[in-house]
Amino acid sequence: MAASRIVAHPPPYLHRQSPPSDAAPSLNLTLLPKRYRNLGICASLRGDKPHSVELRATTSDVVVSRDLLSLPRPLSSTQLSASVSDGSCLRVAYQGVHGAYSESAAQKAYPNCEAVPCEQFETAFDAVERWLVDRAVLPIENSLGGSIHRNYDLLLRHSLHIVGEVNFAVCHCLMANHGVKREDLKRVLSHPQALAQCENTLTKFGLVREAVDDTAGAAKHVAYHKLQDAGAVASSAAAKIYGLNILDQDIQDDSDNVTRFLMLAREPIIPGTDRRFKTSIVFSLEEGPGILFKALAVFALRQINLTKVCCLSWHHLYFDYLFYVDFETSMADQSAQNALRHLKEFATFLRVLGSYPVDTSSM
Ligand SMILES: O=C(O)C(=O)C[C@]1(C(=O)O)C=C[C@@H](O)C=C1
Repeated sequence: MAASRIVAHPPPYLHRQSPPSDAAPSLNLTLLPKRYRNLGICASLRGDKPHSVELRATTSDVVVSRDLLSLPRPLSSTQLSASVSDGSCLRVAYQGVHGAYSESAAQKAYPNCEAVPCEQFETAFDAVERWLVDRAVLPIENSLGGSIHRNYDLLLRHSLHIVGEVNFAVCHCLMANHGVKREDLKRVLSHPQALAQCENTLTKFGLVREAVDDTAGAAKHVAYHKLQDAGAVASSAAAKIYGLNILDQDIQDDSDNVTRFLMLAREPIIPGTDRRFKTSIVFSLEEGPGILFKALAVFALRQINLTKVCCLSWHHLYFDYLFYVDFETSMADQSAQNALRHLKEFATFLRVLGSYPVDTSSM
């Protein structure tokens, strides 16, 4: 397939510079649905976010309106649950270009969503915070590579909430332009996590590794520049999109290569007890003998199962270490609330990152 296909239809790509400035927004009434214009809306702006736009119709306006039937109808709970479960109304930001694993994870979480590619994770977070999109997808750990520390930092630096998780089976392919054989390759491009997941295979092939922003971006680069000495490690979907030939399939060092992605939103979801929920928290502790033992005991005492404990250093004036813990209990459960109240007695900092349904789907 010709590389020109890529140029002809570039995906809409969010750049870090693209979100609007913080300057006070102006409201263009012609953009409002016609029914509002008929009523002669008084619009006032509070703050800089679309949700704080206040719309008021004066009583006299309403009396003269002959178009009451076209007033907005309240959403029914059926409509709400439909759009949430299939994601048809959602715009989901991911880091990378069309064909990245993060895009597939977004589509697994919200099957009919509009996935929006972003240059960097920061851009994806900004896009949610500035109401350009509804969700961001973040890879957080991999069964071969472990925790992605940089992305844990992002969770802390921003105030988005975890509203879901997705476990995604990652199957890497080695790909190159048509006519290029594996013996012709000297180097291979991919995301650092993907290169690490294929470490043994790539060493065996004697290929020099070059890190780029995402796996699909690597495939796109190889295709666009018609490289003859370089291949890419990416998904079979990326090979198809960018017209590359798959030289080897399933080249990850372990066939069970699973990446866990988090779905992030501006607002938390209301935790339930109707299905399995997980809660993610981050906290710091004062120094002292047995203090971590004491912290983890608040969960053990209440039979709360921990699914993850991760300790990262944090260069801050007051404390050096942060503990990220996932436990398999909903925040709607009294035992979880009691455990966190107990933890707060001696934690120097505690934040609930989100309480969300466990991904129980098969991969
Ligand atoms: O580069 C991509 O395609 C991504 O979606 C990123 C990413 C990651 O950051 O871990 C996602 C899944 C794989 O583990 C490899 C790369």
